[in-house]
Amino acid sequence: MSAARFAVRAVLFDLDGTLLDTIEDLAEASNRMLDELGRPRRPLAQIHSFVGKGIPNLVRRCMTEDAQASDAEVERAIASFRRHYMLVNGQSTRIYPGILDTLDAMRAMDLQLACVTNKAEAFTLPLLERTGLMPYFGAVVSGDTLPVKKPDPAVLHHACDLLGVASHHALMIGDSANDALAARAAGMPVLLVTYGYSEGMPVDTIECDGLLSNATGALGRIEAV
Ligand SMILES: O=C(O)COP(=O)(O)O
Ligand SMILES: [Mg+2]
Repeated sequence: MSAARFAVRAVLFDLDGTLLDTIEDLAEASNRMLDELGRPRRPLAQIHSFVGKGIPNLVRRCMTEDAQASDAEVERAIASFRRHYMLVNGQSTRIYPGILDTLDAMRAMDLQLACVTNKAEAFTLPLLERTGLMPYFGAVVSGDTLPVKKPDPAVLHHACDLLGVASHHALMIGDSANDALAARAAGMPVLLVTYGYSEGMPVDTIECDGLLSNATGALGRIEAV
């Protein structure tokens, strides 16, 4: 028996861990920042578990996990990270398998597409340009576009407003509980990819409408209305 199809006019995509494998660049910028501040480097797997709630949260965790840092030190660390990430952003980033086929197929179905990420806009826009993904999206909502980030549903509603589509006609595709909770609160279905970053949480323990080992699996779950 095949799973129910969602009647949609728009699909909202998460960025880090869903469209793009950005972990090496995030880890490189984190470790250059830790070097600069005289702190020990951290393994990639640990940094992986810190990604999902935006750069300030990633940097705070790099500075305070099993360590002490004042708010002023964390602020300095965020500024340092941003400087280093500006230089390495996109350097080792890869588009995940199946993404281009999925985006092309959705475009051919006349679906409106948006990217909704917790990554700050200064890093999101150059990355979408460098990877050639920008032309697919009618709207991009970044981690600092509004005063709130995912899991707050306001960012998903904002993306739908920009696309001119009602939230109940949108589907979210993400990789973490931040995406799933935001989608639930916004009243839209959500599919999670199993290859992304889910803050150290097994992705199959996150409540959602289905898991995708490759984004192309979403095509069998939707019909354009
Ligand atoms: O910047 C992050 O921490 C995560 O970004 P994402 O929302 O695109 O996964
Ligand atoms: Mg993500």
